[in-house]
Amino acid sequence: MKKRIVLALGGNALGEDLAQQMHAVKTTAKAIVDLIAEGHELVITHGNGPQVGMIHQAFEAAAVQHHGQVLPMSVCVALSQGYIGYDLQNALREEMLNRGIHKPVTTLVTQVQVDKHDPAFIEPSKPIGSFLSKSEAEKLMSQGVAVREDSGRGWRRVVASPKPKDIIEKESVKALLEAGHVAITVGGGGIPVIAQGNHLKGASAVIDKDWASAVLAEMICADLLIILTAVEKVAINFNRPDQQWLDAMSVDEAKRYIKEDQFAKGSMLPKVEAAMHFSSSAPGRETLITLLEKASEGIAGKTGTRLRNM
Ligand SMILES: Nc1ncnc2c1ncn2[C@@H]1O[C@H](COP(=O)(O)OP(=O)(O)O)[C@@H](O)[C@H]1O
Ligand SMILES: NC(=O)OP(=O)(O)O
Repeated sequence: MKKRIVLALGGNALGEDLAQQMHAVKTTAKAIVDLIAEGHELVITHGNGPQVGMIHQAFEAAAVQHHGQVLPMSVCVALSQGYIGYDLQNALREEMLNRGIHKPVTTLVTQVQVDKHDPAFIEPSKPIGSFLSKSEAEKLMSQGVAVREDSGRGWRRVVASPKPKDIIEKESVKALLEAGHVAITVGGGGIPVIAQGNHLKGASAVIDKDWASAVLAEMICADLLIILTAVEKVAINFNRPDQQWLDAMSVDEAKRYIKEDQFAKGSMLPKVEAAMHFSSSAPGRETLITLLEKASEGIAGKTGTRLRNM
């Protein structure tokens, strides 16, 4: 059955640098076009952690050299949407043409409203950019830059990550879908903005893309949210001898597992929370968490972890 699907691409779908991204989007496009060929209506969203960090760092270095202004983080997110969207829409167009599919692909610069009083603004938590050594991290910390150890993988800069409240361009996304486009939107969680009357002011933050995707999926009345990442299924007792992969999870079970600390903060926890948000927003809505190359099998109910409000 044809479904309206929001497909959130994780870091492994895009790679960590320019060369990796160019290569990764080709594989990613193949998996996405499989779903388009099955007749589903698709909205693609994606992360931007490595890319937004790289853009911010490049402009920071240029600002030091030319005594210029440091680029606001909201503008860095906007640039990351354009750069990643460009690579994705190009790869999707090529893959569709190779299969004789003629469908327009559109990347939408998308703003996401956040609350200026969100406590996340005083506690930066979203890792961005490349991994740093401990001495590089200590140097940045001494300059007042927020830096954290990221899940045993090294040190990274961290920025505020407020919760998405509204997708400003949601009507444009709906119009694109109704006109038969494949829409790429809320890239990097969307450009964070704060409403000041009619003016939307850019905020210094990077929104979690899984949360923004869940809010978007709710607003455009999607049937299914698919969160693609580096694991085929969600586990309890992850990486322990008694690890257990889950085929399905109810919202109540997810709540219980969160209380038991089953999902790592900054990796699986926001995915499960975003899934709970979407799956409980209306009857029949489901979230699937799986690998990019398993998306089609996942929709057919053969793999992945399904989260539904049972
Ligand atoms: N309970 C869990 N079950 C499965 N994976 C988990 C769990 N807890 C943490 N993880 C880790 O979370 C990762 C996904 O988060 P992350 O790498 O941040 O996602 P993204 O694909 O969006 O970049 C998985 O690859 C896995 O290593
Ligand atoms: N914005 C965002 O969530 O990016 P990552 O998925 O790359 O962390």
